[in-house]
Amino acid sequence: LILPAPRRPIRTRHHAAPPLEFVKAVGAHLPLADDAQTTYVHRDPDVLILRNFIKKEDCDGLLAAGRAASLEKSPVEYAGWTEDAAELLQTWASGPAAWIALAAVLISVNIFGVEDRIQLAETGLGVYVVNLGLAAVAIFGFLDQRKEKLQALRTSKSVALRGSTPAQGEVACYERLLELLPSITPESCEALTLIKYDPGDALAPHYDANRAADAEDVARGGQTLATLLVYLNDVDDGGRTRFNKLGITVAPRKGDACLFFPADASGQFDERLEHEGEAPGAEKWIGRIWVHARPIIGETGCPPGTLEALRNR
Ligand SMILES: O=C(O)CCC(=O)C(=O)O
Ligand SMILES: [Fe+2]
Repeated sequence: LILPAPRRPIRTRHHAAPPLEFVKAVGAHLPLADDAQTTYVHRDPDVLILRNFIKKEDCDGLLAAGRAASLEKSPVEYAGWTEDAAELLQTWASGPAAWIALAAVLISVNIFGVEDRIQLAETGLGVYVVNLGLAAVAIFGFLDQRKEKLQALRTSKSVALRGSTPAQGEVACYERLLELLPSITPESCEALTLIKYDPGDALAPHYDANRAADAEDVARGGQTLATLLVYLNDVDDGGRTRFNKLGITVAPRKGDACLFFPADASGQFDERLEHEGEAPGAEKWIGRIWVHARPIIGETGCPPGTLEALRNR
């Protein structure tokens, strides 16, 4: 997945602009200086901590917006359900369904003495089709149950900022992100989502990318190529973002951000980026922006007022 060229001149505040060949794809390694502002906690795949990503007063602005909003239980998407459904149906179609149809034909011949080939073919086909239909109903019921179970993996509450006027700190998050990744456009960024963990709330290990993004995430702009987590308050006890397969954790520090790439530059799901939000001992707030492969056509995108503010800056 090669992203469109930057629409606006590259402007930088804290970091030198990476050379163009590095920014053609968002998942390419960012040749950013590993300095006091930017720490690579892991390279290939890259996971970065961006110190003082936004100002403390911008964190407070976002916290105020979160406290004023009505938060709802964070949604959990069942990524890859189309692949699971196709796989289960295929297994059933090529195995049990075929054997049951064959058994029906054999019973017709041996027990009911049917000899007419057309009648036997009709029996076999009929049993096969009905069987497959019933299996499809059962499979979708099973997937529905699985989806409900997935929701139990996340106990945080959240709200996506979709107001016509940006909240204080909202534009700053996008601005900083666009400076770091000049190859992305704000149109391919999701609305900034504020997430609150009460003590004990957690988010179980998961992936932000989707193996079946082309089928399931069309309205969301396709594959999730980058995740930005902005920590809005200091959490001294727990609440870390943990990357189990990479063996690293990032502790929430007010104003810092964590940036990583759930899929590679070609849009391939990268299972090494599995991560979780550990339960904090005290309240934890983050702001999250997901960057997608293409402009978002659904409602989940960066809201018009914020896009306007970004264009006019
Ligand atoms: O809260 C965290 O540290 C992780 C959040 C996260 O992974 C997500 O919202 O997808
Ligand atoms: Fe995540």
